Amino acid sequence: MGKWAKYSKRYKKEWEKEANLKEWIVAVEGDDSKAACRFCNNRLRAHHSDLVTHATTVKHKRNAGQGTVVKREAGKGKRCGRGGPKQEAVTVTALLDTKDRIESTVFEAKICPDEVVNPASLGFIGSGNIAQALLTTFLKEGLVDPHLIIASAPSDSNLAKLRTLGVRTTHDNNEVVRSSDLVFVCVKPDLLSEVLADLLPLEDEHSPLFVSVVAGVSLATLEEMLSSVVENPRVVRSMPNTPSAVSQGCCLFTRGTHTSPSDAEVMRSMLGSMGTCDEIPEYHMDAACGVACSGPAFMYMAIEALADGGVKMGLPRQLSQTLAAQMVKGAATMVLETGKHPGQLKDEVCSSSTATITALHILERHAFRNALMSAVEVSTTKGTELGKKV
Ligand SMILES: NC(=O)C1=CN([C@@H]2O[C@H](COP(=O)(O)OP(=O)(O)OC[C@H]3O[C@@H](n4cnc5c(N)ncnc54)[C@H](OP(=O)(O)O)[C@@H]3O)[C@@H](O)[C@H]2O)C=CC1
Ligand SMILES: O=C(O)[C@@H]1CCC=N1
Repeated sequence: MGKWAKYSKRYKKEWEKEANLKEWIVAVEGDDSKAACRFCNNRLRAHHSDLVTHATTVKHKRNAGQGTVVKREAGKGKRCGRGGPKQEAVTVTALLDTKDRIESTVFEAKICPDEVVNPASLGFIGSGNIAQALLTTFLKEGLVDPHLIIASAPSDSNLAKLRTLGVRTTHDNNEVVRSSDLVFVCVKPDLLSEVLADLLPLEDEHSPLFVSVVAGVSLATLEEMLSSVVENPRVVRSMPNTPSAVSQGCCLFTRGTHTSPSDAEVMRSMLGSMGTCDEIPEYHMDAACGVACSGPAFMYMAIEALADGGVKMGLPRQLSQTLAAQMVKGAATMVLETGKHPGQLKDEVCSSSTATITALHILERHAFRNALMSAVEVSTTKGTELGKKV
């Protein structure tokens, strides 16, 4: 008998009398495999243990004290609508690019918040840099309690850190998949096929949402590999970046054939908590990764070099590094908040000073822009290449 078989799988009327459930639990008409939470405006599996756990989450407790419906837009970094049983459509937007247009078009879809089944439990296969960036933000944002997260890796080098956060850890990837509603796959591309091939078929209709962050690997490949684990696997391919750890990330995702708009909303709810989050067509994923996911490394290198320049010219190291980092943050904020073209902003710096334009001439001589463009190009093609090898 599988792990899930021991749980009751049908809604029970008597739960409405239990002290920790009665305030919020609602039956879902026509679907007794689910229970709804009137405070969080979401649906949960009608598993008694999930419901008891849900009542202990930071999110539920916060919503229980709040009781208002919040309208939100995707990409604003906040969670989905919640509150009383009142149903209100939430407008979600996604960037959709067509190949023959230069500018992206924003399309809108209406979905009801009560269609969203929020994950009760999260799993991570692979617990390195990106898993930790995601996980620490989910905890910081109170999206899920640490004891509802399970993470795996072969060694203890990363898992030991996660245990200090209260996260459960294991060396068994199957345990992660069996115990989670949402499974982040965070291993290197060259290990992916081996890791997924070792997953056992799931029992008792347990069908988690799989979210791969593995660079380059297509939805079609992921769906094929996971079809031995569960029929019609729900798969999302996603590209977060490490600034997600400080809620300044930009995350992109694209959905597989068996996912629903609710899955997209769960993605926005989870990944949007870490910065911006947009759904894009799959054919843009590798290039988006080249800019947004590799990009932080380019910028760290730039900050390091700028700080070195300051030190060379006599500044103390710490002052020089702080100035360089704050300046990059400020320049990025100018681009985002003024809407001006970066070239115009650059001209505004050069207009009053002969120093900057002289320095720009040096950057041009050393093919600064060419170097960055080529870096994005090679990161994109390398990602595509790695994905094809899987
Ligand atoms: N870093 C980034 O900025 C981004 C990374 N990505 C993608 O995320 C993925 C992971 O990258 P990153 O976090 O940087 O890599 P890391 O090397 O930091 O982490 C890899 C993790 O995978 C674990 N691992 C190795 N073998 C297995 C296995 N058989 N089963 C389960 N776990 C295993 C490692 O275990 P152990 O702890 O024992 O070493 C480690 O925890 C890559 O596919 C990358 O493309 C995507 C976007 C951004
Ligand atoms: O280089 C890597 O493998 C990952 C993908 C994007 C950022 N880091």
